Parts: sequence; C-alpha cells; structure tokens
Amino acid sequence: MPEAVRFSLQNLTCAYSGKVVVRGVSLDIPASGVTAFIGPSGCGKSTILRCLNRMNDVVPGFSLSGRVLLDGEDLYGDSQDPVLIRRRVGMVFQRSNPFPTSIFNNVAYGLKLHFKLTRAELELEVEQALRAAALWDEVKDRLHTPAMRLSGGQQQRLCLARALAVKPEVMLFDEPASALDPVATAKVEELVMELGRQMTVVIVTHNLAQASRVADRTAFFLRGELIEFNRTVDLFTNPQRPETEAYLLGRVS
Ligand SMILES: Nc1ncnc2c1ncn2[C@@H]1O[C@H](COP(=O)(O)OP(=O)(O)OP(=O)(O)O)[C@@H](O)[C@H]1O
Repeated sequence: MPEAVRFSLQNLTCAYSGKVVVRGVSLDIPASGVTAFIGPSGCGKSTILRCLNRMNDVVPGFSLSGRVLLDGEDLYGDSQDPVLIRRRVGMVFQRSNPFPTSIFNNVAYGLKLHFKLTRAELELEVEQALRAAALWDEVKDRLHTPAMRLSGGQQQRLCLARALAVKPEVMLFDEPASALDPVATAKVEELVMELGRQMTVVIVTHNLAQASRVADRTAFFLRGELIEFNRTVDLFTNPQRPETEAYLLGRVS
C-alpha cells in the first residue's frame, strides 16, 4: 500500500524581494516518520520548511509560486487561516525563544488562545505537554519561575512543550540542536525520534550524522533545488546523484 502523504509540494518556487532562492521543488512528505532536509548553507532548507506552516508570510518581500498541500488542502488557499495552520503545524526554531514569563505561562499560552479550559484542565494539559517534551521532572517544582532561568537545552524543550500543548499534527524543527551541547542535543534527538512515531516530523539540519540518526527519509537540496529524496539509509549509503555523493563526501560546502 502506498504511504499516506502529509505535505505535497508542487513546483514550489520562493523568492525574497524577487531573488529566487527555491526553484521548482516537488516533494511528497509522508505522514509518518521523520523527514530531514539537508544541504549546504543557503540552499533553501529553512525557507522550504517555513512554507509548511506559512511562517514566511510575515517576512517582508517574500513571494511564492506553486502549491503546498497539507492533507490535500492548499495551505495558501484563500480560505486558510494562518493562525489555525500554525496550530496544526508546530515549529521549534534554532534559537530557543521562550516568552519572558513563567514556565507554566509559556506552555499555557497557546492553550488559552485556542481552547476554553478550566484551571484544572489547563494544569493537566500543561503537565502533559511538559511530559511529552521530557521536561516535567526537571521543572515540576518551579512551574511559576521565569522560563529564562532554564538552561539552553531546557528552554528548547520548553519551546517544544509550548508547541505540543496545542496538539499539532505536524512538528517542524529548524536546526533545533545547533546551539546545544552534546547531552542536550541527544535529548532533543530522542524527542524528535519519539515524536516521529506519533506524527509527521520534518527537521532541517546541517549535521549529517544527526540526519542519519533521526530521520527515516532525507531530502538533499542544492542551490534551491531538490537533488534527491530517499530513505535515509539509501541516500547515505547509495546516493543516486553525483551531487549528493559529493556533498556526503564533503566536496560541496
Ligand atoms: N528574510 C530573508 N530575506 C532575504 N533573503 C533571505 C531571507 N531568509 C533567507 N534568505 C536567503 O535565502 C536563501 C536561502 O536561505 P535559507 O535560510 O532558506 O537557507 P538554508 O539552507 O536554510 O541555510 P542555512 O543552513 O544557512 O540556514 C539564502 O540565500 C538566504 O540568504
């Protein structure tokens, strides 16, 4: 049976102030598992990722052509509400960006925005989200202290808890561990893999070893074009395109 498709990118082309940085990318991202985007700096990985939840809408000068379908629906159709899309498609960024408020309020924020919950329900949802982000045990006794006092790795997991609290169907990660030490990185990688068993996960990473550890499938981009998309093990061990092989061998940077 063919795999269910979560996102279908159809001839996606993106530009900033008229300068094209993503060219005619067509790609089906499966509903299950982790998909990694790899490629040299500036090849357009983050731009494509941000098209998956309309995060580029707020970037001045950004324009797009082609289509991005989520479960068959055009994400850029007139009837789509970008706020609702960002609830369905959560995102964690390279730099953790907690709100300057308590740990509890960071996670409760989206819940209050999207759902009408009693205080008890809110507390339960916050706890569940913090557990899902493997942070609960470390913060349960100081939920009402400032999020900014957490370590970098804890802040990143808090941002994940904040995103997971509103029950997204998809999680996007943009270089989530690039500012973290190896122990914090390993925790984030474990979470990415765990989430990939429950929902669609897409991760942008510079780190080839990380892609090979966490991703079921990997897409390799070069100068805004999709060069190869395959099961990670196949892409890494038996690349079909000379450009992919050259990149894996460190001949393209
Ligand atoms: N807000 C922006 N305004 C103008 N140009 C941008 C903007 N964001 C990205 N770009 C340009 O678009 C191109 C693709 O950038 P993008 O960040 O998508 O690539 P990337 O592969 O994710 O790179 P990196 O790995 O360095 O983050 C680059 O040339 C970049 O300079």
